[in-house]
Amino acid sequence: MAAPHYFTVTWDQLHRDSKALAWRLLERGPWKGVVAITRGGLIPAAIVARELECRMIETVSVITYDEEDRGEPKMVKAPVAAGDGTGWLLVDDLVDTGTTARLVRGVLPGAHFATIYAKPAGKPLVDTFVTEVSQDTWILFPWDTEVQFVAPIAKSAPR
Ligand SMILES: O=P(O)(O)OC[C@H]1O[C@H](OP(=O)(O)OP(=O)(O)O)[C@H](O)[C@@H]1O
Ligand SMILES: Nc1nc2[nH]cnc2c(=O)[nH]1
Ligand SMILES: [Mg+2]
Repeated sequence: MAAPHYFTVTWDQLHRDSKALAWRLLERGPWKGVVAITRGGLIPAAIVARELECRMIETVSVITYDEEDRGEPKMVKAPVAAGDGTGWLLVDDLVDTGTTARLVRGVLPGAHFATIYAKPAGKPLVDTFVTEVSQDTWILFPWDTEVQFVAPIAKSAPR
């Protein structure tokens, strides 16, 4: 089912919000490294790692959604280098229902979990985030969208 609201995030906005996350995480460090939850966490993790000067990057791959349809979460690649996560930053683009977060926290219970965006249902699972959006909002990331022509209001509005 489609969400009734969309929140479109541009590359500029994502960069600003990822840097805002890095500022919040700076005082909580130092960090042994960053674990990105792929794929959505990859670009936020890269920006945070650059700002915090972390060179150790690990990944955990989880598939939970097919476009806007949620399924059973599947961990298709486990983290190798991060132990139980103690001293590591775990980064994802967002937490929605918290399904992905619960699964990953199960294998990295010691990690500090950080996301750029958080919806109310998943918020209790996140240690640090930047912006909260309502549960019925679907966030559109720049890698999922492109700029395109839209018809003038006068042509598209009902009369
Ligand atoms: O809190 P939840 O309800 O679990 O939703 C959040 C997760 O959903 C999206 O990942 P998705 O499964 O779409 O995979 P992707 O990151 O590869 O796009 C998003 O990147 C989060 O990882
Ligand atoms: N792109 C995107 N993926 C999601 N996965 C779970 N919730 C969302 C969302 O709001 N936007
Ligand atoms: Mg994801």
